[in-house]
Amino acid sequence: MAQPDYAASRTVDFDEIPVVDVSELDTAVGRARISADIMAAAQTSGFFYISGHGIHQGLIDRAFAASRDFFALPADDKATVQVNTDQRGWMGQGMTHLEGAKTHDAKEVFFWGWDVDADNKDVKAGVPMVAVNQWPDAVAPDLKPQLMAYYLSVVDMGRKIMGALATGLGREATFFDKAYAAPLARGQLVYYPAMTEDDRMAQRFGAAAHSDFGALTILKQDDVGGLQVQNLAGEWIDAPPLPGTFVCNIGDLLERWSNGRLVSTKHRVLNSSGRSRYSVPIFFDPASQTPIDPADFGAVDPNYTVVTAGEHIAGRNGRNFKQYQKD
Ligand SMILES: O=C(O)CCC(=O)C(=O)O
Ligand SMILES: [Fe+2]
Repeated sequence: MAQPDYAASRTVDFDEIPVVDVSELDTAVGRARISADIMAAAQTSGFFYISGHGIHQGLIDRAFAASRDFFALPADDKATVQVNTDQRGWMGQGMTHLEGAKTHDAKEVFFWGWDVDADNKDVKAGVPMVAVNQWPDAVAPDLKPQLMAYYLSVVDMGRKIMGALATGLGREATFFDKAYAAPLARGQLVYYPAMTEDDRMAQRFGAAAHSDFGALTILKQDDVGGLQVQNLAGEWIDAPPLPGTFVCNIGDLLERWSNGRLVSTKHRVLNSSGRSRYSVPIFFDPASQTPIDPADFGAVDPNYTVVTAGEHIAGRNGRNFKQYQKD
């Protein structure tokens, strides 16, 4: 199905979304160069690809296979882990209506996060967004082991990227370590069915235009394509899948934390390929009670006051997903 008029875009210029090779992030010299490259992107388009990340393709392939198997299950099976107001579990189509969008998104999602049990002190204390995962062990026993193996490697890499951003923002490379010891790091499996005629009539997107709520998004997309990013001129450009890379982008929480120095950019997904599309974003957010204090990075813009990470994200969830809304 051709791209409809309401979603016109053009192919990306690679100076707008650069590819940064992060293979030398463990050395001081490498980190200085990579930090400069990442900062240049984070302060302009807010988007960059990373290559040389060292995450094994096998881990990625197994996470995507587990995702396909899960979404292919009958709705009754998926509903055994129906999404709750801790934002854990399966959310069927029609439940995401992003702020400012004409209609709901076409996507289906499985949400999970940092894996804690019911005895965890933050769970017991009701700290925002810290919750027990809902794993569909009875109907998809492979999902938890495949996703957690993948997730923990992305978390490792995420910590290194945050180190590079810390030095770029004038702090020690270890600045974010405490906040990311047991991060929120929200994971999502996303399934975008092939666009239908109904979707086209409703001007529906797989995911309507939005900026991400958290700090840093680390996204793996399959080979289908459909991610579009709004550039500085306000045009929509395609961010196609590039083999061996992840797409990273700055979210609203880090824009706020950095006094707007790092930019959180609008993006959207349109799956006009005629095929199913799958992606796995990890929203790499700090621990819930982390104060997001713009004073950490210099002069304070009065637009940005101090909030905690968990409060900020919980607030955005409440405004964008049906499970939080009373009819
Ligand atoms: O699936 C994608 O390529 C992007 C997903 C996305 O933007 C999101 O879930 O916030
Ligand atoms: Fe997003």
